[in-house]
Amino acid sequence: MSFIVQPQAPARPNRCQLFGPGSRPQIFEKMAGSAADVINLDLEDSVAPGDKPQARKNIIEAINDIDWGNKTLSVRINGLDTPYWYADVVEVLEQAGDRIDQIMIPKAGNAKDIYAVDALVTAIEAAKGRTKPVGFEVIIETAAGLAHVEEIAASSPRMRAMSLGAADYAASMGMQTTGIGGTQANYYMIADHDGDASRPTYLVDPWHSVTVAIVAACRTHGLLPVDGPFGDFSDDAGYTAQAKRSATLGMVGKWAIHPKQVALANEVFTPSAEQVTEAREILAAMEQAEKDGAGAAVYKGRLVDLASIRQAHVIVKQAEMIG
Ligand SMILES: CCC(=O)SCCNC(=O)CCNC(=O)[C@H](O)C(C)(C)COP(=O)(O)OP(=O)(O)OC[C@H]1O[C@@H](n2cnc3c(N)ncnc32)[C@H](O)[C@@H]1OP(=O)(O)O
Ligand SMILES: O=CC(=O)O
Ligand SMILES: [Mg+2]
Repeated sequence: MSFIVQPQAPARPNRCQLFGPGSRPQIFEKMAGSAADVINLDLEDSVAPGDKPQARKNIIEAINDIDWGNKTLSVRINGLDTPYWYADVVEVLEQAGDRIDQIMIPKAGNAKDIYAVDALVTAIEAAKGRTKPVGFEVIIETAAGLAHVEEIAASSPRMRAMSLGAADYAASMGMQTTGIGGTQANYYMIADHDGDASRPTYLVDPWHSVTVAIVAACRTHGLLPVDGPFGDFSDDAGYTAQAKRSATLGMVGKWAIHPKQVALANEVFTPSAEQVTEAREILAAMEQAEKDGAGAAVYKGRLVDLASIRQAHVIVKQAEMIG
């Protein structure tokens, strides 16, 4: 471990973030009644430009009037390249009560973007006497966002979480796809030619490198790394496969853009009973090893050592937090 100890991410469940357009207030109660840990009321890309003013009003009313239980409640504002974002922040924070937990900043390109929103939010909080500081979550979904991912993660004490936005990321990077996340049929390897006419192909994960970059930036600065949308909500197996890859790489949750995806995310990002049992058994094996004066032990025929304790703690702590 470096002399600088890795900070802890916020200790809250973040397995699923359910999105809904701010222009569709009919679904807000359904969102509140869902099993999602986080709710994202959207003012950005799911809201047509002419609907933005009404969507702000809907969201303010919903924050004030709906019982959101113990969910984390977040509002996605418009990007800093639009004429909408400042009014999103001002109207929501001047008129909505303390129930709002976070603002989500899309298309974050560098630390200055976050600084600008922070300055505005700080001024409103002071002017209005808001006592609960609003947290930030950001979306990494542009080439600049990826290039500056670490400075964005370190940009403000308000930072809580960072998501991968596969749709805008693909567009910004010039990727040849209209799919939102998941398998991309043209991204594959082919077996070496060895005279075999039917050479097997292997699909590869085009989201791997940006996912790892986000996880590393988040873990370095104590934020929650989250996988973003999976557009084909009729493909449960595709969603689950994407979520499992993200969970394996260290992400803590995934967005749902349709209510049927909530249960899929919760299933993947809740450690299974088998995983928890195994983690506890590893901790017990290492406790015994310590008593025996050993740093390493054998568990089910494989090596476990002090690093295994840290790995097992990840799973046990996650399970305990979720309850
Ligand atoms: C891709 C880049 C991004 O930025 S993603 C984030 C921004 N996008 C969004 O917020 C879109 C969120 N999703 C939606 O607007 C809708 O789910 C879309 C995809 C349009 C589908 O809506 P719809 O055709 O009504 O679906 P459906 O008939 O299958 O609905 C079944 C029941 O579920 C409800 N529902 C729908 N969406 C939500 C939601 N987001 N949260 C909670 N409930 C939702 C519907 O009202 C319907 O309910 P009921 O069975 O009639 O009672
Ligand atoms: O905002 C999300 C995305 O995928 O773009
Ligand atoms: Mg986007």
